[in-house]
Amino acid sequence: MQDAIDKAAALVEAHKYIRRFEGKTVVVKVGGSIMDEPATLDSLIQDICFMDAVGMRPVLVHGGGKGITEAMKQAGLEAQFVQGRRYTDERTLAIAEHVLVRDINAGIVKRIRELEHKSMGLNSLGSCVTFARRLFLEGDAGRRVDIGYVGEIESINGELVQALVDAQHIPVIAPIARDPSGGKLNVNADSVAGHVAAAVGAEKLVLVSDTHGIRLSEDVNDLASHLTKAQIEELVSKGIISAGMLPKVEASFIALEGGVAKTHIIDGRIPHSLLLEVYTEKGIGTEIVL
Ligand SMILES: Nc1ncnc2c1ncn2[C@@H]1O[C@H](COP(=O)(O)OP(=O)(O)O)[C@@H](O)[C@H]1O
Ligand SMILES: CC(=O)N[C@@H](CCC(=O)OP(=O)(O)O)C(=O)O
Repeated sequence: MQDAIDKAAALVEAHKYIRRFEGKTVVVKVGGSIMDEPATLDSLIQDICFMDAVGMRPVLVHGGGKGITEAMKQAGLEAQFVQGRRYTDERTLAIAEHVLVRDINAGIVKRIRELEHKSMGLNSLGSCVTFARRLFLEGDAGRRVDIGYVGEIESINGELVQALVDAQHIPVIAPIARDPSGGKLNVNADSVAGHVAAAVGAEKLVLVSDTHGIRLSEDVNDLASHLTKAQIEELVSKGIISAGMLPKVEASFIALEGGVAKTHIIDGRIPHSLLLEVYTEKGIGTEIVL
């Protein structure tokens, strides 16, 4: 009996948030780090469909870094990352596009449709909404570091994303962008999500990864529940925020500076982490504000 009462109480608690977020857009970015277990990704897709069912307007941006690394290995290539971005030569770009668009993007759209929600894949092989220029990173002593066919977002076709959202479709966006000459560039998926969130004026940006949140030290249990931009900049300068977390905090700043109220980094391995973040009092993970 207590079990049933707890479930009813959870619904009542959720009701307040369902009302608050009705009609509001939330951009959810799902990382390759949680795609190892098909059940984990499937549970997240179900959470997104739940949000859609209760009137929130989810937009999904996905990565797939682990899958790309695996496919590269099978092709005899070794993955290299610089400041959280993959060194991308021509072969790597072709592999990344195959994994991200043909496998992951198509698979997510198919699953959403199986759950009887409307969805549309926005990717480099169809309707592309991401436009980028070559990204050159800053190395030691101001040196320019060329990491190949990697892009930084220049613009997003927010109108197309918004039109789909208004037509009750869940847009699913892959991180291969077009460059001004019609070529393709590999963009970090967190960066895409940050720009998309700003372009559609999202209420929230939620980055779903394989960490409980941002660590404040080497201790994995030393986690922050709330951080400001200034606090994050200090953690970056001390090297505590590094590797794959760097594009996440940069994407959070882009979203926040673009008008998004809050961004969140949550652990997708926790069942229904997305619903816990959005529809409960306490939330989970690390919340970032300006
Ligand atoms: N301060 C930090 N707190 C948490 N994770 C961090 C931190 N600094 C670096 N990381 C790393 O960032 C990783 C998340 O980035 P990444 O592996 O690219 O995930 P995703 O595939 O979800 O985008 C974590 O698993 C962790 O290893
Ligand atoms: C330039 C760059 O690094 N692109 C990423 C795109 C995929 C991605 O971002 O996937 P995750 O979200 O799983 O990390 C890559 O090739 O891994």
